[in-house]
Amino acid sequence: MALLLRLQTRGLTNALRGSFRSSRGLSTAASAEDDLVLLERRDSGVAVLTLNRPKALNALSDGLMRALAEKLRQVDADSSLKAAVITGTGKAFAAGADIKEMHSREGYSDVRGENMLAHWNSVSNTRKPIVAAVGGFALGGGCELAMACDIIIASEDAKFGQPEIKLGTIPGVGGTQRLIRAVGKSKAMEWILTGEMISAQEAERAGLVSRVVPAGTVLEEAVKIAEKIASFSSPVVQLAKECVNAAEETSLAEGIRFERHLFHATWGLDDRREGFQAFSEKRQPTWKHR
Ligand SMILES: C/C=C/C(=O)SCCNC(=O)CCNC(=O)[C@H](O)C(C)(C)COP(=O)(O)OP(=O)(O)OC[C@H]1O[C@@H](n2cnc3c(N)ncnc32)[C@H](O)[C@@H]1OP(=O)(O)O
Repeated sequence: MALLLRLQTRGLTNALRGSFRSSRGLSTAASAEDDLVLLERRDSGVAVLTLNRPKALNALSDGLMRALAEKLRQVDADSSLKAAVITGTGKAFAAGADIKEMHSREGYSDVRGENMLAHWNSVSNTRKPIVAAVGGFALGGGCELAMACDIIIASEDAKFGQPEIKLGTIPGVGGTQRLIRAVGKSKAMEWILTGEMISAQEAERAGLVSRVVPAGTVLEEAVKIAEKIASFSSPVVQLAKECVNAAEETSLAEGIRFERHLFHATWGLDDRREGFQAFSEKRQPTWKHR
């Protein structure tokens, strides 16, 4: 059974009512910023991180993104956790960065001075794999957050898009760079330059999402995938993630060299030895995660 560590008391029931999952477990007190992202630890080694501003369609305020960064830091540091799922609540995964908060900033020197949105990098800097469970709106920064994860599972009612053009700005946390890599230039251009919403089905056809699942099951399906990943050797999973991500930033020849180094590096792990040994002995491996 899953062990649930809930880092809040207030708002839990409301947050999860009408969301993509049911609640189980215990609660402890937490700060207001903790309330913005709920961390649930499961016995399977999967952490479920729930974005929790349903009234604002999970608009990704600075506070929420700082809370998410802190929770992801905890996931990376906790050896009992092997993978994470990020999900939304109610009608949205996330309807973008917080427009009202950003509107309060005045001028280039303000936003340049504070390096607005720089802390969003924490998602792509997380070493353990992250599955995005997207139901409802994933727009602007919400779509970018999903793309910063490693795998996107979409509910059939999910809607993706980069509508920043309608606000007189452009994507600012990876949208122009990750979308083209996911779906190619023509579609990325069309989606970014028109700002139109994309259905889950079209997103799957284009290669943005890995799988579309029936409404109401997206968290469950994403957790199943994360649990499958968590059942393998954690350091090996992390090496595989690092290699796949390197492909987006290197030439083929350099990428293959990098892969060969990390492949050789698995020979330094007990788990590589155990995996090969278990195969020879026709049994399931027992991973030590080292
Ligand atoms: C670098 C990154 C940049 C960005 O991400 S820029 C933002 C990109 N995102 C968008 O432009 C989407 C903005 N939101 C919408 O267009 C609409 O919402 C939806 C189509 C997603 C949904 O429409 P509906 O179902 O009619 O809901 P509702 O009444 O508009 O929203 C409910 C409450 O949520 C607040 N909200 C929605 N999105 C944001 C947001 N991105 N930032 C701040 N607040 C947001 C609204 O204002 C409202 O709140 P209240 O009830 O107090 O008026």
